[in-house]
Amino acid sequence: MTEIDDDDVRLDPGFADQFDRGFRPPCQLYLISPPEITDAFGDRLSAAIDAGSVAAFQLRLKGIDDHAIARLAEPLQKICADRDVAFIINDSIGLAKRLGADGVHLGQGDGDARDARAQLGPKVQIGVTCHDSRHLAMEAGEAGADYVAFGAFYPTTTKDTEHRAEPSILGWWTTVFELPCVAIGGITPDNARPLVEAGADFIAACSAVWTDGDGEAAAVKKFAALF
Ligand SMILES: Cc1ncc(COP(=O)(O)OP(=O)(O)O)c(N)n1
Ligand SMILES: Cc1nc(C(=O)O)sc1CCOP(=O)(O)O
Ligand SMILES: [Mg+2]
Repeated sequence: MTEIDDDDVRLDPGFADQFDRGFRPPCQLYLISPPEITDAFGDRLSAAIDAGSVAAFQLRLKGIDDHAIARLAEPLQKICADRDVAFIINDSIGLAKRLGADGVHLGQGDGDARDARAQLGPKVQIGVTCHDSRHLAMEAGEAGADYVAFGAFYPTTTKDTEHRAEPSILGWWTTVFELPCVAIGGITPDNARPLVEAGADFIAACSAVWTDGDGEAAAVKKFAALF
């Protein structure tokens, strides 16, 4: 695809012909795992999911090898399957395939959505980080992604972020395309409302859930009250 200026986006991507917002299900929560977990994390994940409105859980662990991630993943994958929550692996198409995960989340340096589709087949969900770029999001849609992720919307200590997104990108995306969008980055129950109102299909949250002083179930309920 030819590089285009993000301020001069042409609304002719070819993969979507929807030009009205149409029906979209209510916003739901997309949980991101804490950066480090132990075997005891399963109880916390169960409690968070059982609090309601959780559509997906992403296992996002950095600095440990795939074998260690696979060992930690197994019970968490079962918890998600038992509750009909999508189990998403971050970064690695190969690990998602090995585990039979419901999906893989790819950053801009993590591989290509077309390659992921070829390797994982039609049923596996493929998400792509698009930062604050309409261009990247349209490219991801053309490449067959199942969702696009915009962020970071707010400052976060979970990850060093170089891009800042505005709620208007969610409004633009959901007005033009049917493909679901995820909002991520520093999102808490106290600052999520503009993102929900702008049209986010999913709110992705890590620290706001796992470090809430009232516990993860209470945090999930606070988010769910906004949906
Ligand atoms: C839902 C969701 N959106 C964005 C990201 C960020 O992915 P990436 O840019 O690859 O950065 P890392 O998470 O790998 O540090 C994500 N993981 N999930
Ligand atoms: C993993 C990740 N990706 C981001 C992006 O902007 O692409 S922000 C982020 C961190 C999300 O964690 P928290 O909810 O604690 O801010
Ligand atoms: Mg990544």
